[in-house]
Amino acid sequence: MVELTSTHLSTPYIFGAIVLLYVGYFISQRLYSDAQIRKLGARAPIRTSYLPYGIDTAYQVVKSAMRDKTYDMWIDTFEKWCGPGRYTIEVGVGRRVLMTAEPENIKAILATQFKDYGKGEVFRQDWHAFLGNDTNGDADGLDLGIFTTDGQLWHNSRQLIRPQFVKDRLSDIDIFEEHTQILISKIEQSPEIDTLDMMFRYTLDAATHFLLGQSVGSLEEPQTVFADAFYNAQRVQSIIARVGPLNWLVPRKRMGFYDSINTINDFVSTFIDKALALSSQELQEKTNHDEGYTFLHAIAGYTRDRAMLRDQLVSVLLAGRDTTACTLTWAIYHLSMDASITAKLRQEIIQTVGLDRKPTYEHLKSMKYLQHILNETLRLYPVVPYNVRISLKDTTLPTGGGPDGKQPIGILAGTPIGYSTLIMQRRADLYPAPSPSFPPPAAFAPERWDAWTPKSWTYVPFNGGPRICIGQQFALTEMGYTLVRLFQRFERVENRMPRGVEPGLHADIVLQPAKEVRVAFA
Ligand code: HEM
Repeated sequence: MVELTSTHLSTPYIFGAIVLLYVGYFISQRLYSDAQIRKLGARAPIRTSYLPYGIDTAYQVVKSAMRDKTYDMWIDTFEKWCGPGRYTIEVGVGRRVLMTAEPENIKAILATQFKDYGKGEVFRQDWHAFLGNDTNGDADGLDLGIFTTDGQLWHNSRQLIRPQFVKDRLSDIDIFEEHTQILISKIEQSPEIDTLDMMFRYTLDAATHFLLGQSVGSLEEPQTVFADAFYNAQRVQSIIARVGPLNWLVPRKRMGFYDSINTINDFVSTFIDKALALSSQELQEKTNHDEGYTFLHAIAGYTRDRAMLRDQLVSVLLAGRDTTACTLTWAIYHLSMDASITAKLRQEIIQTVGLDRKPTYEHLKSMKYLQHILNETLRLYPVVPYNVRISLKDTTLPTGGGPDGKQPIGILAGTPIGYSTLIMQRRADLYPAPSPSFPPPAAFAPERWDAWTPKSWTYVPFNGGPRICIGQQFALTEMGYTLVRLFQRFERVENRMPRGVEPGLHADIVLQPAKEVRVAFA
């Protein structure tokens, strides 16, 4: 009896039993969740993984990202695993994840089923150190910024910030004017520029001026402590966001992440302290006067919670800075590639506002060709190219499932749904057939907007639904103003990239050129 027991409990047996139990548990869990999904709806095509936990799929995703080939990778994946015309797929990387570039599904996630989907806990944790700093010391772990929150907390942020973006403020134009003049003088001094670098500095200066009332001056003084810290925090944050569940491996401390965040906090705190030293009445007076208006003073009039103020300021800075810098860079790249577009834009500028006067809001709104250039840029380069939402409950996606790809897809609570406006907005099947008045969708052609309006939900660079970009009008004004001022001063912009080299698509958090866009203004 003693002998028997010891044989049965020897290490290999115990190990074998554990493996069997694990495999049995894994299979039964899988069958159970498959059954639950089927109760809700159909399945989308599945990209098979041949290694456990989808290691081969994850490897392909990371490899493509490192080579700036994410877009090509997804196009190949849809084609290989879904067949023609289908743009929703399931990929397993340890769990079920979906990716979609289907307008109906994007509309559901962002608008019609808004309450079923959110940013989710993982996203919040990944971004917590940067955007949810809890500096009020209550250590409740709550993020307060608009970017990472869901539900009531998000709603509170949106309510707080929204009024600051509804008005066409003359003070915004003054800020753009001040910084475009510095930009122009920098360009005048440079025979050739790295466009993205210049635009990053310009939009950081304008954004800090708008938010805090004082610019960090990075155009004039390239090595500013704040600009470097902000750059580094974003760099590490984008690695954290990209490696997903493995992000605990990112050596945040060694990469200076926390130091950078402390620098950002110290900098922002100085301004918050000054704002909080003012009485409610003084804040009100500052906010009522258009001149000298700052975003910080306006929101400090509603809340004196330091953590809330800090999180909103950093969130809006993050949301508003790279987005406009990248879009301006893509637009300037295309203007440098086609002198006829620049000439036509300049003609419109001359007719509407002349070569010297500062453009007003009315001028900018009446300049159709300028708007078409920005629309066309955001069509080919929607600046948030890949995004993700988590299902907050058991639900569905309206289309992409079943053999015909038209059935609703069953989605269990906690499933990440990736969606790509970049892939969707480049889908030729969503456009009219090319004709003399409608150039092929892959071409950069602002004229296509003369007599064409995209079908609903096929063009959403600012997203849509309740969480639509709150800074959309501000961004369009800033970018329009910048282009008008640049092309009042300069007649043309020449491309100085090596012949035949294309910028490539580098998809970090925002979509930026993978190569330097070198140009010369003349
Ligand atoms: C070309 C310019 C811009 C584009 C294409 C753009 C696009 C977007 C997109 C796609 C989102 C949704 C992100 C998500 O929910 O996951 C978003 C959100 C947001 N954007 Fe923009 N954005 C631009 C410029 C700006 C500017 C200049 C500001 C502020 C000054 C700004 C402030 C925000 C804020 C605060 C949110 C969060 C809104 C919320 O969650 O309710 N954006 N933007």
